[in-house]
Amino acid sequence: MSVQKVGCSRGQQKKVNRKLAKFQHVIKKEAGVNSSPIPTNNLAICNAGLVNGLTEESIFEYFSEFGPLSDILLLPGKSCSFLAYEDVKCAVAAYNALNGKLDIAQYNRPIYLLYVDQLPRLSETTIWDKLPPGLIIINDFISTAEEESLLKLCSFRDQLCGIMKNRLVEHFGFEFRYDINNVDKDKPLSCNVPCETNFLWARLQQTHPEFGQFQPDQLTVNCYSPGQGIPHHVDTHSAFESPIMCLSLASTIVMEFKNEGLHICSLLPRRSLLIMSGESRYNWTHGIVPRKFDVIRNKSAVGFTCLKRETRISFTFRKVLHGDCKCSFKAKCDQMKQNNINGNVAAQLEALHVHEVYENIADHFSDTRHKPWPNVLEFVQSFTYGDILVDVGCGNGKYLGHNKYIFDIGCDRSTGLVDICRGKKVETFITDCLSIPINDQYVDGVISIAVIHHLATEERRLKAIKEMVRILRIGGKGLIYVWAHEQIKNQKKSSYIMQCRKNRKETTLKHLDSSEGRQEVPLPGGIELPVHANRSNFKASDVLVPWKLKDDNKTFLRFYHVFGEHELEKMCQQINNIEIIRSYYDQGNWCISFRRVE
Ligand SMILES: O=C(O)CCC(=O)C(=O)O
Ligand SMILES: [Fe+2]
Ligand SMILES: [Zn+2]
Repeated sequence: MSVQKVGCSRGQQKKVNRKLAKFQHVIKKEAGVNSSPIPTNNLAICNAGLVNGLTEESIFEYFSEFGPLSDILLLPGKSCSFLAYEDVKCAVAAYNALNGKLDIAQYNRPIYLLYVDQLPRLSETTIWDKLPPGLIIINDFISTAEEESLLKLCSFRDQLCGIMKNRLVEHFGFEFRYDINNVDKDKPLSCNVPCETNFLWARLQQTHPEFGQFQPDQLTVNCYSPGQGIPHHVDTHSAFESPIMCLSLASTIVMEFKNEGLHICSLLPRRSLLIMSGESRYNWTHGIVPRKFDVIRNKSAVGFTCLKRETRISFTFRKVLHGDCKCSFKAKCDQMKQNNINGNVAAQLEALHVHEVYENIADHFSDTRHKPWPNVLEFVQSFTYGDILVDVGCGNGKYLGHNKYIFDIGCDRSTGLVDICRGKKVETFITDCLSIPINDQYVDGVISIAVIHHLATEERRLKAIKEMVRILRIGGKGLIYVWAHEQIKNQKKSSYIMQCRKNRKETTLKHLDSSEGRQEVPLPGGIELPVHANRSNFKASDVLVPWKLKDDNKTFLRFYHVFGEHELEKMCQQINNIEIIRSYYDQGNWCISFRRVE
């Protein structure tokens, strides 16, 4: 391949030729075009483009003096750009005058030019003229005076203004927590959505009555300096209703929307209102690429130019969702993923995130389980001469051997834990609580402490209770403990929340330390579950609770379904042949004692 001659000294010429030889490969790789050994109408500017701040205007300014231009093409994310002259003579004149000399982008470097066969073809995957379904942009929604007064509402001063990696944020009404991608629905902030924003909804009612009912109770103010952005995301379904409204203040910006290979770029002009509803709210991601310039389509719809970003402030107005998300966009619905545990997935989830975990942590777990809970002990001691008592899911056997008049026997799913029991000389066998190898109506008592919350569907939890009832003789008694969703009750923290600190000090147990978030390991059936932060109140009913092993740094995630108030009671009420003796809350657990009646 030959390289075009440049009018300069021999030494300089050599240097230029070396550079041009390199740039032939760059433009081929970046834009898919071939350089031409003979002059053509088309020139590539090899080392200046949108990424280093080149604008269509400056190309026009420098190159049009050699003759009329027929095209200018700047490419998103590229450091090369292209132009075409109507006449090849003009291209030659520009080439000879500017190659290796002109500092077009004002960054103290000369530009390098190559003749090319043709201008690159634009990627067809990015769409500019359409909007995702359900998305509306209302230009000039507010005046400049209104923009100014709205900007005064955000202070970025108080403690709720978090400094994020990418931008400044401030929340009103409810804090949006980026660690759990949700809001604490039972913890509203003291500062409501400012009433100075109410005029927006009255105005919207006039032109878009379908959104007339919109009354947000949550506002997130984002402040983006040039160069900052927000990663692609769907606003958490379980957190907010539809629609979501974003007001753009102080700078125009390009927002991108993506869904199944489609990629739409759209301009959010300063003072415009963006409305995301329906599919655009639930099924498309939105994001802002962190950059200092936005690439926007020319008015002629041929080629692009770039627009310098200013600091942009956006007001995102949302309404907190109470209850479940009812959308029909399963793939993007966090709620659906949480609720989507079917029987098959449940068994796999329990195998991986209950059984396997207990096998791995058995010794360490056992070291932390010594003291029997008094109410359970009292129940165990209520049995008399010759009674048979079974502890379903006996763990390390801490409730066995406390009543010398009875025959008590434990069972557990974990080989490791049953081994520990054997070492203590208490009777145990290995079984699954869903099918206990004991005849119907055989025993006088059954206890199951902190076990059935490890079952992943209500159906399986109910089956486990029915299995305990099955082996109980008529008149026999049972006791069930499950972990409660409510760990702080009547302003009192449960022993779980309290104990953790104590344990940490006394025995330097590290397993209770963790931070909350979404699980990163893939779960069976593609479900997603939040990872619970130990020592905190539960944010969801189905969660993964971390267990950090004492000796190595390994963390295991145990599945839990934490029970809401009355949930266990309601399940027991579905079982005809029992009568509830006592239903109570004990140390962060919901508890039921019952009697078999027929
Ligand atoms: O800045 C914006 O317009 C969008 C902000 C956003 O998407 C969010 O906070 O969820
Ligand atoms: Fe968002
Ligand atoms: Zn949803």
